[in-house]
Amino acid sequence: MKLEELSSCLAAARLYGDSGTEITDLQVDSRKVKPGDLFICLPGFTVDGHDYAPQAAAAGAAALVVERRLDLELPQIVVGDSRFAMALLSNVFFSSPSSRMKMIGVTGTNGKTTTTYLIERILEDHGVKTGLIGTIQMRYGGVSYPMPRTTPESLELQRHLHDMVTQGVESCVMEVSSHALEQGRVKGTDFRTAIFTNLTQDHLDYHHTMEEYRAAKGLFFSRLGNALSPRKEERKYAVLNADDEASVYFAAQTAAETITYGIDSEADVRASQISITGKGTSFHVDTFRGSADISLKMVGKFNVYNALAAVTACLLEDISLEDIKRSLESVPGVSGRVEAVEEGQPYTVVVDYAHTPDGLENVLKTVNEFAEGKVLTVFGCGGDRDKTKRPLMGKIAAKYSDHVLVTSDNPRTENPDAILKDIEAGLIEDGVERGRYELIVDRREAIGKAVDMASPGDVVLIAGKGHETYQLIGGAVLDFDDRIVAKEAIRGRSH
Ligand SMILES: CC(=O)N[C@H]1[C@@H](OP(=O)(O)OP(=O)(O)OC[C@H]2O[C@@H](n3ccc(=O)[nH]c3=O)[C@H](O)[C@@H]2O)O[C@H](CO)[C@@H](O)[C@@H]1O[C@H](C)C(=O)N[C@@H](C)C(=O)N[C@H](CCC(=O)O)C(=O)O
Ligand SMILES: Nc1ncnc2c1ncn2[C@@H]1O[C@H](COP(=O)(O)OP(=O)(O)OP(=O)(O)O)[C@@H](O)[C@H]1O
Ligand SMILES: N[C@H](CCC[C@H](N)C(=O)O)C(=O)O
Ligand SMILES: [Mg+2]
Repeated sequence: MKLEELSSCLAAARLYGDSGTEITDLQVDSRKVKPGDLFICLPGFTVDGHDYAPQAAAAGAAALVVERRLDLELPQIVVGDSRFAMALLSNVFFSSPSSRMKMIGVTGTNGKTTTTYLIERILEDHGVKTGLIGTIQMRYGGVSYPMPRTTPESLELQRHLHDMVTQGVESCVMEVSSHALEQGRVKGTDFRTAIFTNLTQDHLDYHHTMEEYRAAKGLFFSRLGNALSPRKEERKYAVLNADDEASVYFAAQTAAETITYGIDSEADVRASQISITGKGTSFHVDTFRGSADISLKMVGKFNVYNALAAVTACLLEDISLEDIKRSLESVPGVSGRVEAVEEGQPYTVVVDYAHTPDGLENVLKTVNEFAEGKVLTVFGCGGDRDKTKRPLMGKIAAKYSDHVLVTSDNPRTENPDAILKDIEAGLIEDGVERGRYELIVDRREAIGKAVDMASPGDVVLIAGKGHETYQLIGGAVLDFDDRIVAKEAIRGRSH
């Protein structure tokens, strides 16, 4: 594609140099540049991509996207914000792939991965070739790609959406994180349906206040229908959780049709008669396309919300409630979400991805419903992430557990002991006796201790890492899978 054609999607961009330059690919990392590429200089959070333009030029870059003109003999597109420009350029370069599929996006603090998995299953069962993008993986066409983040950078996103279209994928369901919205990673992506799960505290290191965090999520709804879409006539839907007060704010922001789901409040899709056991969850649902009784294999009231979001989005895809019910009932669960570790032991061990105060409270309420004995909780908080959630999670863990083992969860560049102390501050503030909790920095040791303490009928909850197969300590990525470590602990138990 010619540089001129590419840059024409940016009305205010200034193009210097030969506008007829042929661009063969786009890159944001100088280390990946090949001859003919357009190198986009991003002013990063840690380093400035503009500083790597000479390396990109040396590697054969044909042109640059910059926020300030650089002293280099290369054509340059000067833009106000290169991250936002990248999203629009990538969309054009890859021929607006999102407008050639039905895009369903899910945002919210908790439940995004679970909801996308449910929707993927329903669509696939209905014969719709579906792509999935989110925390655990990106998968389409029978191939799974590892994901370093929940929502890819716009360039990577558009590249994969383009591949999906090429492979005949008809629908793509993806998680849209607040970081992604704020950084414009999905700008230019044409969503048909935008789903909101819930808004509770997380990521205040990045968004600073709950208002800013809500505003970032709001971008998903305010932009809905504004993307560069050749399908202007297509209807757009905002699927909102009526039981979460932030939905009122999102409904006011969107030009799309609003459809609600909920349990406690009036809603277009509403669940009642919820029954939760250790084996699953059943409920009755009334919708704008009939009613049904659904039995999920997944436990927890929060999974009723995830299922309702999936029901609503799939009814809007004209799939019958009967077919949706059949698919939902067949889902065994999502990797690392309330996943039982079974080694034939007389006590229950559950691995879960709860890593926010609300997520932890929900999963603890759920395990308390089926625990016959004590609840022993192993958890930690990530380093280089929201510090204010640490004492809150400590308080919640103590409130709903008989014994708490505070440990490490990806300390990253922080001192692991200091993170444990931040969590302990919440326990001390609530006057939790020292005998009811312990700080064990080594996660393997903490899991081993919890398993050793369990008596028949007890539940050991290991929260925070779910499907993760690593522990991030300093700059190192160490192999670590809670499920494997728990199995080893159960098998190796001393009594
Ligand atoms: C805060 C944040 O989102 N940071 C993202 C951002 O990093 P950055 O701006 O700091 O990048 P940088 O390292 O400063 O580099 C700037 C530029 O120089 C370039 N560079 C750098 C070195 C070099 O030799 N050559 C070169 O060209 C880089 O490719 C980049 O284009 O851009 C990077 C490249 O796209 C991302 O990998 C990185 O995500 C980091 C790893 C991250 O941890 N993000 C988390 C917070 C995140 O996004 N999480 C959300 C939410 C999760 C949830 O659902 O809860 C997610 O969507 O995953
Ligand atoms: N609807 C929900 N409401 C509250 N908590 C939930 C909900 N769904 C799941 N959870 C809890 O949150 C954890 C994470 O769930 P899930 O992975 O589906 O969320 P996510 O939004 O994708 O998370 P992330 O932000 O890390 O991508 C689960 O393990 C569970 O404990
Ligand atoms: N998407 C979340 C995942 C947190 C998972 C937890 N294990 C941690 O590392 O804090 C984040 O990047 O904040
Ligand atoms: Mg997720």
